[in-house]
Parts: sequence; C-alpha cells; structure tokens
Amino acid sequence: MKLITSESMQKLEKRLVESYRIPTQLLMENAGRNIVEKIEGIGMEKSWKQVAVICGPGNNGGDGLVIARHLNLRYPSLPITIFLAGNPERLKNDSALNYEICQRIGIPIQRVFPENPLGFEPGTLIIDSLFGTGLSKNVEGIFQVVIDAINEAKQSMIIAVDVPSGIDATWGKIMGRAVKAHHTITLGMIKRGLVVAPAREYCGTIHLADIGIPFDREPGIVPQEGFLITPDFIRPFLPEKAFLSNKISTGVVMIVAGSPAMTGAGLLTCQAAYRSGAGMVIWATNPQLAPLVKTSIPEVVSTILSDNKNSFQWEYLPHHADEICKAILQRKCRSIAIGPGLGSSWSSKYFIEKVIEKSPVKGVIDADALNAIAVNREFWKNRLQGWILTPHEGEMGRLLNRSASSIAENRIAASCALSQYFNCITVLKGPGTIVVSPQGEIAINPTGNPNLATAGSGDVLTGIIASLLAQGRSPFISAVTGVFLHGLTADLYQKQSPQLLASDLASYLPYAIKVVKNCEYRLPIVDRD
Ligand SMILES: NC(=O)C1=CN([C@@H]2O[C@H](COP(=O)(O)OP(=O)(O)OC[C@H]3O[C@@H](n4cnc5c(N)ncnc54)[C@H](OP(=O)(O)O)[C@@H]3O)[C@@H](O)[C@H]2O)[C@@H](O)CC1
Ligand SMILES: Nc1ncnc2c1ncn2[C@@H]1O[C@H](COP(=O)(O)OP(=O)(O)O)[C@@H](O)[C@H]1O
Ligand SMILES: [K+]
Repeated sequence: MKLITSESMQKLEKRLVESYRIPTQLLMENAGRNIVEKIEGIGMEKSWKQVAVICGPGNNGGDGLVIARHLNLRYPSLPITIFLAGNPERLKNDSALNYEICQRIGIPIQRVFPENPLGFEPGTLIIDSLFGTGLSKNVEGIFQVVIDAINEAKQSMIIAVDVPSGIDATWGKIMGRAVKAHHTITLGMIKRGLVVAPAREYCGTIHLADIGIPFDREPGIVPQEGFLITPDFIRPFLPEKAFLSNKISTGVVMIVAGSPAMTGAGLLTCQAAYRSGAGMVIWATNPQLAPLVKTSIPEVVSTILSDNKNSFQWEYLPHHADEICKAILQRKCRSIAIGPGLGSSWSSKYFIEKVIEKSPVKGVIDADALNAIAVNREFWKNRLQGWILTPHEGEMGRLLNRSASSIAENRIAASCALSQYFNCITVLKGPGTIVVSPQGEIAINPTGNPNLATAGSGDVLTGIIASLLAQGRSPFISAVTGVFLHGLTADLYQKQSPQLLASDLASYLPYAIKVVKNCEYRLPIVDRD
C-alpha cells in the first residue's frame, strides 16, 4: 500500500485538481462529508453529549468547518461548537467560505484565546482539525495550549482529521506537541509519517477517506516515497517448497551466533531459520557447545570450529573466519547470519570483520556484528552492498555516530542515512520497523506489538531474514517479508497469550505463514472499506 509525504500530497492534489478541473471547494466538501461518514462508522450511535470541532488557520481547519456543517445537518439536536484557533479574518479561500457558511447557519463559533483556556466535558466528541499536512514548524503558544486541552479531555473520543495535529506527516516526528487521537481519518492516501514511530502511537486506528480524486487511476504519477507492507505484498515471497526440491536446493543458511555465555542467541537464530523454511541450517559453533546444540535442536548441522588452545573460555577467533568461509562453500550455503550473542571482545570483533570481508555469501549482520562494524565504520563505508543490517536504535546510533535519541526522533531519515552510508539494506527495528534499500525504497511494517520487547526476539528476526535469503529472495524482499512475518507471529500469539518468549515466536512462525498464505489476515492499523 503506497504511502505519501505531505509535500507530494499537496503537489499531487494541485496537479490533479488542474488536470481534472475539480474545484478545491469540492475537494474540501468531499473531505468533510466523507469524514462525517467515517465518524458515523466509528460510533455516532454512541450519542455524544456534544461535539467540539477544533479548527486551525489552514485548510485542515476548513475541513473541520465542513465537518461541523454536515454533523449539524445530520444531528440537528446535537450541540456542536466550533473552536477556532487563529484569526477568522486571516482564513483563506475555501476555509474562509466555510467559516462564513457556518456563521450564517448559526453554528456556535468560539475563538480560542490564551486567557480563555479550553476544557471539554466528559462525553465530548472532539474533532481535531488544527493542523494537517501544512504544519511547518514546532507547535507553540496557543496551539500548544489547545493540543494539551484536547489530550487532557476525559471520557471523550478524539478523531484527527487527516493527521493528528502536531505530527510531521512526512517523517513521523512530533513537532513539540501532538494530539493523541483514538482515530485518524486521513484523506486521499495514507501519509507516510502516520505509520512510523513515534507518530504511530498518536494516530490510533487509521482510516482512509476518499476526497474525490482518482489517485489509483494514474499510479505512475504517485511518487514512490514508501509503502506499507501488506499481506498481499509478501504473499508471493513466502516459503514454498517445490515438488522436486531437496534440502540443499531449498536453501542452506550459515549461522554465526552465540557464545558460551549467550548460547540461546544461536539456538533461536537456528530455530527461526528452519521454521521459516530453510532446507538446512548450519551452525558454526565450538566443541564445548556442540553437544548442547544436538540435544536442543537435533536438526541443526554443526560446523565445529577448532579449539582455542590458549584461552580459558572458548571464543570466536580471527582464524575461525577461514574455517567458516570454507564450510560455506562445502555446505553450499546461500546466506549467512552473523552477530547474535557473539560477545564484544576485540578478538571477536576482528573475527566478525574477517568473516564479513571474506564470506562467499552475503546475509544478515545483527547485534554484536553491528557493533564491530560501528567501531570501524569509515572502513566499511560503501562496502556492505547486498548485506542486510538489522539495528535497533542504540545500534543504529553507534553505526551513524549519533545518539540513540536523535535516531528515535526521525527513524526514516536515519534508516535512509545508514543505507546510503554503507550501501546496505537497513532494517531499523522497533514499533513500525523500517526497511530501506540503498536505492531509496522505503517499507514500513505494520505488524508487531510491545510483547516483542523480550530478549531474543531480534535473534529470531535475524534467522527468518537469513532463511528467506537462502531460499532465493532478494535482500530487500527477504527483509520486508521477514519483518512482516515476525511481527505478525507476535500479533497472532497475543490473541492466545499475553506473554511471549522468543522461543514461542520461533515455534509459532509457521502459523503466521499459513495465515498469510490463506488470505486470513487484515492489516491491524488501517481500516478501509
Ligand atoms: N490541498 C487540498 O486541495 C486539500 C487539502 N485538504 C486539507 O488541507 C490540509 C492541508 O492544508 P494546509 O496546506 O492549509 O495546511 P494546514 O495543515 O491546515 O496548516 C497550515 C496553516 O497552519 C499554519 N501553521 C503551520 N504550522 C504552524 C505552527 N507550528 N504554528 C502555528 N501555525 C502553523 C500555517 O501558517 P504559515 O506556515 O503559512 O504561516 C497555515 O496557516 C490537509 O491536511 C487536509 O486536511 C483537504 O481539504 C482536501 C483538499
Ligand atoms: N514495542 C515494540 N513494538 C513492536 N516491536 C517491537 C517492540 N519492541 C521490540 N520490538 C521488536 O522486537 C525485536 C527486538 O530485537 P532486539 O532489540 O534486537 O532484541 P534482542 O537483542 O533481545 O533479540 C525487533 O524485531 C523489534 O522490532
Ligand atoms: K488534524
């Protein structure tokens, strides 16, 4: 499902308005009327005690005025008040016209002043029409006061028009303050910023309302600025074993993960790789762990690396890199996953770099392997073509030499910067995981929930993506399909249990694959007709 930035939405509307000669007044009318229909679908039957329509100075405010008119027409006995934040004399064109109509109809209009703070009675339906795609700077002063009042309303329902006010709809940033809506009814196309963190949390359920422009008739003119991953998109790329397939042709994955202190990381990665369809999973492990691997996951094939004669506890050492590269060729591996639970000693860092440099196949770089790359980031600049990096915000901060909080503020921009810098596929984990290619493709994942915040769930993701890669999917498609399935597994599991362990995730994965294959799944956040 295509996503669009604020800037492109405005340009596109202008262009289509000119080519179809649809007057902008009509668009605003369509927007307002269709939003009222969506509001009715959400719950007008709950008979709200009153409606507060909060209008700002631009066209988003104009939409609010149309909404107020239509609600007034359909529910004449419902008290509706328009709260205008801004000077009515400075309203322009369509908004000014609708303001005048509302005045003539006699809908009460109150201007919001700093000395006259807003408060909403319990049972108010609040329509947030303060700012939409035209938000151009941080929210301050009276606008901040209005947003705080909306967010403090008790036992009310907040419906945002197009975008929760205060959200940057292109990047998903919070511009100082933002309305926390229960529902967001977005117009024409879904704005990219709505589906990524931190904005995602402010949108509630996202609904798409038509504005009378046939966007889908001319798909070529809608720019590629990102897409929301859907079940339909990933269905062709799900694991599928052909009639004549064997375990090698299906796909062999090399896993370089785990250590005596963090054995589980390796086990989870291997298990997830099998559960997502790999024909064979090889774990490059050490003599101490090999017996444990056999009893935990008997299907895993171990490549036992040479013993470290001189060290007290076994760890991966640089010379193991050659052994692994040899095993990759011997075992006909088609992908590699490196990083989970490897530890952060200098020798293991050096080992990791050697494997990535020499490996005959590419794959997923995660966890400690990301930290090894970060230490030597200038060396790795532009050298990770075909590799998939799966950082969380902390790891991303180290890779870009920035703070984790600056990454969190604008996750899309950070992901694009990483892909550009290393020439790699980036998977920035967290709510609304983002996948970006060096060519600038941007995919946002709608699946997943906070139950995934459990140790080892990232290891499972690494196993899934490496497995899909071994099954012949491209790096970008492997990452996109992997993050969707990983999140979906957690969403489906949540229905039967409130607690998720990473090992449950790996076991439950085939069920998520089946659900997508059988078309039994609807996107959780976007409600469409
Ligand atoms: N285009 C179309 O055909 C259609 C568009 N539609 C609707 O229009 C919406 C976009 O409308 P829009 O472009 O007028 O922008 P909007 O979000 O209302 O805000 C702009 C106003 O806010 C002001 N302002 C900005 N930031 C501020 C801040 N931090 N603090 C204070 N002020 C700030 C800004 O002032 P300025 O920056 O110009 O000084 C300007 O006055 C879109 O989301 C959709 O709802 C639909 O009707 C369908 C047809
Ligand atoms: N609140 C959340 N909502 C959705 N997904 C989440 C959330 N928290 C974590 N995740 C997902 O869980 C996984 C955690 O990975 P990671 O941080 O590497 O954990 P670990 O290192 O313990 O395996 C990622 O796929 C991430 O997207
Ligand atoms: K709004």
